[in-house]
Amino acid sequence: EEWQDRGAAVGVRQETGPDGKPVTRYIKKGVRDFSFGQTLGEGSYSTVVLATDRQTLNEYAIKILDKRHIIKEKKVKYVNIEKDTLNRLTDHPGIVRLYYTFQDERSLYFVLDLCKGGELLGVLKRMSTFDEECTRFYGAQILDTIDYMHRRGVIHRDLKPENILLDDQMHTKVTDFGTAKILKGKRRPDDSQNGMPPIDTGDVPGEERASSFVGTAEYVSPELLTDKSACKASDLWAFGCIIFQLLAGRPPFKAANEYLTFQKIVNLEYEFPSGFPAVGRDLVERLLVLDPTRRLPMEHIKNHEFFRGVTWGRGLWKQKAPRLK
Ligand SMILES: Nc1ncnc2c1ncn2[C@@H]1O[C@H](COP(=O)(O)OP(=O)(O)OP(=O)(O)O)[C@@H](O)[C@H]1O
Ligand SMILES: O=C(O)[C@@H]1CCC(=O)N(CCc2ccc(Cl)cc2)[C@H]1c1ccccc1Cl
Repeated sequence: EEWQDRGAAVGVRQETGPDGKPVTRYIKKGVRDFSFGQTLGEGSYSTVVLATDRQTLNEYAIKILDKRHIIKEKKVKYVNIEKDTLNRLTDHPGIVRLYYTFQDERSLYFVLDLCKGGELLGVLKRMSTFDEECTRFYGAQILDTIDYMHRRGVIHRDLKPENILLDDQMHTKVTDFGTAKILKGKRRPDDSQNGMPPIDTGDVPGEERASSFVGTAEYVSPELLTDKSACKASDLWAFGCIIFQLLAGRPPFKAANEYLTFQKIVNLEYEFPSGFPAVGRDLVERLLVLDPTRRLPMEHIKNHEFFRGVTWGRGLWKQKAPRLK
């Protein structure tokens, strides 16, 4: 009873131990350890508030979920999925980091990286379109992050410019993992001897496809609409839509309502605006392919002419973001 009043609770923090394996640290973090500031935004089941850790003065975004509302809306499953996927994706600069979770009698709290740059969608709307250099930089960061997620056996399933946030260096941070899918796939005989994490190829037959409908109309893949299942390539379809949208200023499939949008997707009905760069067009045409098995695979996308000159891996994240013009 006593701890509930103080709002102090055991905060769980996932870290990578000295042996490279994930270790769970139990840190007593609670509401009292933070001073809460302005509201950064509202979701359907959440409020995100700016908060400062009283001890370290570090700033965070704390996502607060009302338990009664979550239960009423039957979203408990999503809360657990978001926590489990974020706890699995702890070691990449392109993912919004989850530092602690705690609760009090009324709410659940997720202490997250603060993304002061807001949503990529907002920046795109202000710019109307990105030039090739900016699209290459932001596209490369998003792709590097998708590659990391997939290697860790996670399919995001709802990638879109609203779910790509920007930090104070204008580097991307993917968020919103409540509708992600964790592939159980068995571990391949891993090459962890050389320190590489075991790659989860999701190669258990049938396991690499996930069912249960999710996603946002404009970015939903055709396979999700035709046989209700998503796979890693579904995230690459969404990636193709995002590259198109950065260069064109609008998503490829957009109609008056969701049903008409879905029709355009399954019929691959979209047009490039005049002036769309040819190299970008070639990349998009190899991603927006109806058959997921014929979509350009990750390594080929990285080697595509559009990304010529990009240094993949950690170097990509040390670069200064190009000035948006
Ligand atoms: N880490 C963060 N840093 C800064 N702002 C954030 C952060 N996470 C979310 N926000 C902002 O807070 C708002 C609510 O985000 P949240 O993830 O709670 O809901 P949502 O996913 O946007 O909405 P819904 O749950 O309906 O999909 C969003 O507009 C988002 O831009
Ligand atoms: O899984 C965990 O880390 C703990 C385990 C102990 C616990 O009680 N919770 C909260 C479980 C829960 C989930 C949803 C609602 Cl609406 C209410 C309680 C979990 C929790 C605590 C804080 C934030 C999120 C979650 Cl899922």
